[in-house]
Amino acid sequence: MKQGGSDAAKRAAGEAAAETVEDGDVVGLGTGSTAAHAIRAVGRQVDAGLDVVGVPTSFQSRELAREAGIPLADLDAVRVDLAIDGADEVAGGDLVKGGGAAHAREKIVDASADRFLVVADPTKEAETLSYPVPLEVLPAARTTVADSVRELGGDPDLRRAERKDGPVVTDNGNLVLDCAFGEIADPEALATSLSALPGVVEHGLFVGVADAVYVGSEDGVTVRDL
Ligand SMILES: O=C[C@H](O)[C@H](O)[C@H](O)COP(=O)(O)O
Repeated sequence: MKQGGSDAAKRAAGEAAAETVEDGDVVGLGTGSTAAHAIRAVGRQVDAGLDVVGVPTSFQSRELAREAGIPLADLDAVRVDLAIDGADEVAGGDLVKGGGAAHAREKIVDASADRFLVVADPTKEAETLSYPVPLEVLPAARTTVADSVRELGGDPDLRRAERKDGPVVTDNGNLVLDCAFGEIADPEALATSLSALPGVVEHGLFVGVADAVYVGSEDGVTVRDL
């Protein structure tokens, strides 16, 4: 994932988005270093008496939410009012996500929310998406999906684990292909093509899902409503 942004910028975005959480909300809790600031801020609001329930998008966000004292629910038991989640790249309202391999669960939670707020630092913003698109794939489909990605003009790369020999294995037990397509002129068309590939569990293109983008900086936060 893009790591250039400062922690202060990420914190500003995450905390500003968390301020919009209202009493009684069911909140989708995103994954990554920017969403983590929002989760901690929601935890502080819970400490102060706010009545909210969180729906985590990954093992990591569940752990963080537990530490922060946020009561949790599974997505099949609730309806999400507001989701707050990071992104690896943002162009207009379109996103690439999945730098932490959490995009499959993130998309379920973010897309189901009444309102989805993206939290980012300025290094994530781009004119056109070009960040490699992560595909979560069933292990048995790795080579066939990689072949199909090449036919679509992409360059697939199996994501390798750090501090473990072999590939990254997602929270769902699958593998990740990071697929570079260069500049993505038509994200919606690419998203449709990727969704159609047998064995692709989910891809990291989030097109038309976000409702607002909170971009933090050392000086404050810019909110772009979509
Ligand atoms: O799978 C991970 C997620 O999509 C993250 O939200 C994304 O990678 C952004 O993470 P960060 O805020 O750490 O840059």
